[in-house]
Amino acid sequence: MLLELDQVEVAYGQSLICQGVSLAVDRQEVVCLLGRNGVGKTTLMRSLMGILPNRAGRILFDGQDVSGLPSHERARRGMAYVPQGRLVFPQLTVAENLRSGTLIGGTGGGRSGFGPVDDSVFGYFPILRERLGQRAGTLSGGEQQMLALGRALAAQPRLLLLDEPSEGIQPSIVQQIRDLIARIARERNLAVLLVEQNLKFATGASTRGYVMDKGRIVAAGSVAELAKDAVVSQHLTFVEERRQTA
Ligand SMILES: Nc1ncnc2c1ncn2[C@@H]1O[C@H](COP(=O)(O)OP(=O)(O)OP(=O)(O)O)[C@@H](O)[C@H]1O
Repeated sequence: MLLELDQVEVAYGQSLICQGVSLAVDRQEVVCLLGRNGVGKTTLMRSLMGILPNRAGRILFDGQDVSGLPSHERARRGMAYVPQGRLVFPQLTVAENLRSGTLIGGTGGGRSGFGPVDDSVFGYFPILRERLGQRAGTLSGGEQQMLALGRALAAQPRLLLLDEPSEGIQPSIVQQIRDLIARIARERNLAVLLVEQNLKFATGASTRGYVMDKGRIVAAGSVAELAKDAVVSQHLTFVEERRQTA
């Protein structure tokens, strides 16, 4: 396994959010983590990336416990994170945002500076090439998500942690992004841990998944099994349906 979580606990002060989470993502595998608002998915992602410490348990990346390592060291080892809400630098141009991705990755030579952006990023997101000189804050939600993905890829990671890439994006682009995630994972030998509330998006992009509720994993299996599972439907709000009826 490329990523293995063993009984991971994460807390904000006294408040224990992730309560013994164990899961695994194999090399080149796209795995989804499903769950309603507030069950602890983002908290878990932040702790995987070293933004929050895990209070107990182990986070193994490529067989080594990275729990004690700072975020930049996890990034250097090949972990990349696209946070919820994308968080591109709004005042910087598309080109500058993409170059910022190379600073932490192998392409920039570690901390010595920015590296060139690998042209293959534009093969997935041709719109970014057209918008290179434009400030990121002026892009649409879908374009910002593509930029956030492109920036993460610029670091040439082995594992991509994606937090709700479908959130706040118009349906036609959602489908495009879902297909791109699956394609990128396949073509670049990337492992992906995809956090989603949108079951349709998650099952379209991934092959296997977990369901989280109140800080614990309550179901696991192939996405086909999960999509049929009554437990899963209890634990998910069907964002897709809500969006369509809204
Ligand atoms: N900085 C914080 N300090 C204290 N509690 C927090 C903080 N951030 C989140 N929480 C709490 O932790 C719990 C889990 O939140 P988290 O954002 O991880 O959930 P989530 O499953 O990712 O939901 P969402 O999809 O809304 O992001 C919630 O009860 C939330 O109120």
